[in-house]
Amino acid sequence: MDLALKSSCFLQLKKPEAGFEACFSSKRAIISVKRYTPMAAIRTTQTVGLAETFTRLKKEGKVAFIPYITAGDPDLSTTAEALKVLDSCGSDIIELGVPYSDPLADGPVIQAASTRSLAKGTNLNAILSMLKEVVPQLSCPIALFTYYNLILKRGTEKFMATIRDSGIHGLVVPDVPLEETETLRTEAKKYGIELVLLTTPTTPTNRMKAIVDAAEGFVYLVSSVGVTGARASVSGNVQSLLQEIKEATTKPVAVGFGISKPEHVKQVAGWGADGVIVGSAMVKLLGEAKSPQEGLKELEDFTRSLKAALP
Ligand SMILES: O=P(O)(O)OC[C@@H](O)[C@@H](O)c1c[nH]c2ccccc12
Repeated sequence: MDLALKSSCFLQLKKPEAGFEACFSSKRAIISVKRYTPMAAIRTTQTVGLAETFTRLKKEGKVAFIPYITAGDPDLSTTAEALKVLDSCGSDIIELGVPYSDPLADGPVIQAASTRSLAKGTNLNAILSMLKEVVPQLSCPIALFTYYNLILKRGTEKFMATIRDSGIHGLVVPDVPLEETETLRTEAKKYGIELVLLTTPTTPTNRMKAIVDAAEGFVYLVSSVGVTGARASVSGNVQSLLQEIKEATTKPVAVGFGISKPEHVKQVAGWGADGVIVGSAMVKLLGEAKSPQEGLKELEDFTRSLKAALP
């Protein structure tokens, strides 16, 4: 299903105006203190950032495994446990989605998860408070996933400072117009947040180059047109898209959309991806299980099966 939106954003897949991508992790728990200007705030973090994670993985000849889950579905305490499960099963970066009332880039599974989460009263403050408790227990970094409106509502600088204080390393904003990424990235950089950008199969080459140049952390290659959601197979043109992007940048590239089986993971890694992103299949397990405990168990088994398919 193609998504034609008025706003000039990567979601306008017919004529993509902008792109956004996702971000990433490390396995080693390192206590490091970083200073950020202009507000000389100190962030003590137990994990290194997204780009550093990819550098480490590359040296180890590994491909990053990046799950996505929606915060607050089925509830925030289960999200906290899910983050620990995903981390302990070897996730290299975790994408954590902030539920939104109008998730235009999302398919039915993640839309339903957002609706359930919002109905439970989940909001950004509650998510960030949970992260403050959980992030110090994780060895892989978190990339927060949010629609642009939630940033604008809070104010970009305040948003970046707040998420930094919660221990977040990366940020994915799928619907911000490419022209506005400059402001977003400048503010993100001030607080040590890596803004990941997305490119799609229909992004014109010159635009793709602008996106990969501006991307921090890594480049998110959306594998197929349409919205998020598990697919029977991964589009074969991902291989040539990866090649084209890698000719334009040395930054790591992770592939998402539709990946939901070990064979998909193996295939995408074999095509040269530096990372593989799995969302809807994870969200479905957690959100539709008979109980949170059962959802967490299924999440663990599923994650291990996917991780085992990666080099
Ligand atoms: O759900 P999928 O098909 O596995 O794709 C990953 C995706 O869920 C995650 O990266 C994501 C969730 N919401 C998004 C919106 C736009 C781009 C990406 C996303």
